[in-house]
Amino acid sequence: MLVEGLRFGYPGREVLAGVDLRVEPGESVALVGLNGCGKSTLLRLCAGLLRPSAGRVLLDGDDVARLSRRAAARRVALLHQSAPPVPGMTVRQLVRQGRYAARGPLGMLRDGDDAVCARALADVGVQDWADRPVDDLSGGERQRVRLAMALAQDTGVLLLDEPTTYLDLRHQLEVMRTVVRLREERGLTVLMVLHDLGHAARFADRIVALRDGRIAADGPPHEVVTPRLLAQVLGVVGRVGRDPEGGWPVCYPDHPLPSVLQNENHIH
Ligand SMILES: Nc1ncnc2c1ncn2[C@@H]1O[C@H](COP(=O)(O)OP(=O)(O)OP(=O)(O)O)[C@@H](O)[C@H]1O
Repeated sequence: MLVEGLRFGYPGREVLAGVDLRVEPGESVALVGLNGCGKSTLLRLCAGLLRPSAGRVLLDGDDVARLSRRAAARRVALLHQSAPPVPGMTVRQLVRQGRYAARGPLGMLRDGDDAVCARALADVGVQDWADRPVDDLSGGERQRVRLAMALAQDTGVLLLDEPTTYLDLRHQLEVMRTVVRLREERGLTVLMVLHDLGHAARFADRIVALRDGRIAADGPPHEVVTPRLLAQVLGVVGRVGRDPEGGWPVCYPDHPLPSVLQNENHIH
């Protein structure tokens, strides 16, 4: 996936001011940055759900903004931060919605759709809930079902917007390990928004930090995760160490940096 010179704004508010990013096939990239810096907006542009004011997102050489919704959804799946509740729908029915892009013109499910859905439910370990109404699930349970729905799209590119939101620590680790496993087993390309820099440092191949509508840092975790990144991109003062066994960077955030100081720093 190639993002070239991407610019986007909502009325009266510029959000992305020229983003360039290449995610190689089979690579997993964590996107980090302060609330409101444009991470979700970037994912929505990558999924073809928003149109850029300039620049483009190429999927296998094709501009995603020029693909139909259905064609885009065959190539890229987006796990939203929140999805509107659908009263009365069961988990299985919701996950089957993930197959809409693969359906025929009359909306008929094709051979194999049930198998893909069953696999998606099993991938996130929610197969036993297939007949439960989604309304009855807890926030964390619903989040895992949403991930299954995105996996049911069976795309090569997976965009995850805060996939561990609402999850307890155990399930955060399960989801992150599932993402790593799927990337390894199926060669998925993953771009995920993570607020937990610890997860980003441990589970992603690369970390990309957004600030002021541009990419402020981009590289492997051991290069990018530094006290400078904590201060200039995430607005906190802290230390960075190493996991004694795994070697990945571990952050020890201490206190928020006064925003006036953060604004004085420039990472470029
Ligand atoms: N539909 C919208 N209309 C107008 N402004 C919007 C809309 N959606 C988002 N914004 C604004 O655009 C900016 C970027 O929002 P976005 O959701 O991409 O940020 P984010 O980095 O994902 O934030 P968070 O970490 O809080 O999820 C924010 O200032 C937000 O208020």
